[in-house]
Amino acid sequence: MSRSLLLTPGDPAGVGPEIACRLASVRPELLLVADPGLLERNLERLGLDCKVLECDPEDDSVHEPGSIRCWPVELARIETPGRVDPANAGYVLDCLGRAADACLDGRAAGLVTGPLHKGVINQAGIPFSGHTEFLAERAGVERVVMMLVAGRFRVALATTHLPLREVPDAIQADSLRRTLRILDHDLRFRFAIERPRIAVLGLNPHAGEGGYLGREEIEVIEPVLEAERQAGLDLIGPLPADTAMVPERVREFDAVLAMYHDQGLPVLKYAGFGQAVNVTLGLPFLRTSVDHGTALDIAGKNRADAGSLLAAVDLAMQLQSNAP
Ligand SMILES: NC(=O)C1=CN([C@@H]2O[C@H](COP(=O)(O)OP(=O)(O)OC[C@H]3O[C@@H](n4cnc5c(N)ncnc54)[C@H](O)[C@@H]3O)[C@@H](O)[C@H]2O)C=CC1
Ligand SMILES: NCC(=O)COP(=O)(O)O
Repeated sequence: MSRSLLLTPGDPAGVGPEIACRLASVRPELLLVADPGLLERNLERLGLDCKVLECDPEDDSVHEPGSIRCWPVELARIETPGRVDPANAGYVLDCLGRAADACLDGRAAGLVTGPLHKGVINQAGIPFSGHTEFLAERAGVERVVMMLVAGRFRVALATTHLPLREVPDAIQADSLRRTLRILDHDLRFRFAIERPRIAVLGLNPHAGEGGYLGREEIEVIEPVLEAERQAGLDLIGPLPADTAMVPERVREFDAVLAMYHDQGLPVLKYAGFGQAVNVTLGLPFLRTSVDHGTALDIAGKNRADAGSLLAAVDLAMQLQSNAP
């Protein structure tokens, strides 16, 4: 049997465990990193007649029909669907940390993550911004890039989970240059795009309107784009963000680089919510994730759509087969 694709279901009170169970029951390549009892309770709620088989990434036992495979990690407290509990924050990060380590040392083929709740982890006293930042730190990588993918529409971010007030100061020449290099590299070598055409958005309305609505485009973004074009990257911009992603135009690009989270992601999610995938570029291993959060309002009600998780698993398999 080939190395497993690990799946961390995320917060035990969210929709992650139920969509993970639904998918793992039909996708034998998945090894869930989770509490076995949590999975059994979800299988029962879903009415799925499926056993939970405990194993670890080194275990090459063949998947048994009618079962899901679980690398066990113990919950601190039994979950209540829809109600996040700070007592389980350590469990969520333990699942993620173990999975990342198994990818880093080659025991696993890659990682697909379900949704966790950033707020409750901080509430537990653990500073936490997101999977992206956590995995970068665990891997010892200074810079990674978050990119969401909906079919051929791809939106990457120059900054990730930052208060809006801090965004302009975070857009510096060196970080922007490194973001562009990672994006270009991973589009070529993970996504097999020969010469990626990347549209870069401005930060200010109308990309600064020639300096009358902000100077970041003139002082930071344009000089970086010019230097990177000289280095061989195919870059367009800085473009006004309000018109760069209209459907006819966005088809010309292999990816759009937005300057901040809520500049790029609402457009991508409007186009593909429920089917889109979050990919971390620049990591030494493959990581994809769902496009949605914990959806506490519908957790435990068997109403969650597993479309984005399925797309995340499929994309991980595709990227794995593209690897040189
Ligand atoms: N990959 C991850 O770990 C992500 C985690 N989050 C976290 O999730 C928490 C809640 O975030 P929200 O902004 O409320 O977004 P959310 O995505 O959890 O919910 C927004 C709306 O979409 C619906 N929805 C979400 N996923 C669905 C699914 N699979 N099927 C059907 N309907 C679905 C929800 O019911 C809700 O009405 C936050 O703590 C946030 O940080 C948010 C995005 C990604
Ligand atoms: N909006 C995307 C998001 O919040 C997911 O972030 P991450 O947990 O994958 O870093």
